[in-house]
Amino acid sequence: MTQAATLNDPAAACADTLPAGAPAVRLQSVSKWFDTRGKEPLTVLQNVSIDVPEQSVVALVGASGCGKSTILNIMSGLLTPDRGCVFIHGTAAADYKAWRSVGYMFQEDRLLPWRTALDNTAFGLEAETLPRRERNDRAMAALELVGLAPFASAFPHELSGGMRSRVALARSLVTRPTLLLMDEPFSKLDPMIRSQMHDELLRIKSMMDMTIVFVTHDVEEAVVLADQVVLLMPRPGRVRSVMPVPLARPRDPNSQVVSDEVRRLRPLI
Ligand SMILES: Nc1ncnc2c1ncn2[C@@H]1O[C@H](COP(=O)(O)OP(=O)(O)OP(=O)(O)O)[C@@H](O)[C@H]1O
Repeated sequence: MTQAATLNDPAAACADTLPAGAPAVRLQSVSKWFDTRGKEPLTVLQNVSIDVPEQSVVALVGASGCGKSTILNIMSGLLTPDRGCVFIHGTAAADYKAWRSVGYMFQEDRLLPWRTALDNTAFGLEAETLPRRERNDRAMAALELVGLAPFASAFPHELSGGMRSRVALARSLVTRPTLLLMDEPFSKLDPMIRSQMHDELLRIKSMMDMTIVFVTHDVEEAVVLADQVVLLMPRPGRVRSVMPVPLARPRDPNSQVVSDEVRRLRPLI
């Protein structure tokens, strides 16, 4: 039994592994609070349980401050919960060894201005002991995947917002993740480029065995991309509902079915 995720609740214990057929991610009764310099701790998540099926695309939506990024940080191993259990591909997070198979695309692109697109992409591999040549080959393959190989030697200031976003995506794909976490990844892009990025992401997903969890405030983005929408209540974040998006793919954002689904979900979100 693993105790690491339950430090503040020693009576509770998490299983080491889940049975076969486990989801890509399971949060089980997860709570998280933050210290607030002497005041009452701030409870950000309360008893959150979420299953993310393997190979699915799941959208997290909810009011600002309800803990969506905190959930991604917990799923990525950057944070541990104060209560509850986390499983990645069926293994307790505390025992999970393959964190490099979890990609994380942050809200800001976080590109290093003094590095080329290729070197920014290769940054995702720096924790690994790979020969420089192989690192570069893999980074170039990731740039090819996002259609940016011709700009490999460009610096961030020489790239448009959409191109920078592609580099950030390439960097999060360079480790060939089986789980990709994305925090409002395309929110700063204009609608046309955002729509192109949606197509790219789904095209890439179809080529890789990958599960995607992303945060969005955009109902249309959730409808176009997601198999399931997890709606969170305002702080402390709790799951209000899990709504399937029952539309066939590909989903044309300009189609009637997508607009109907957006109209159906908008009042619920
Ligand atoms: N390290 C931290 N220390 C203290 N408080 C934190 C910390 N990280 C997050 N918080 C607080 O936790 C709450 C949830 O933050 P989080 O970023 O997860 O929300 P969110 O739903 O992603 O918000 P948004 O939609 O605005 O990005 C916020 O009130 C935030 O101020």
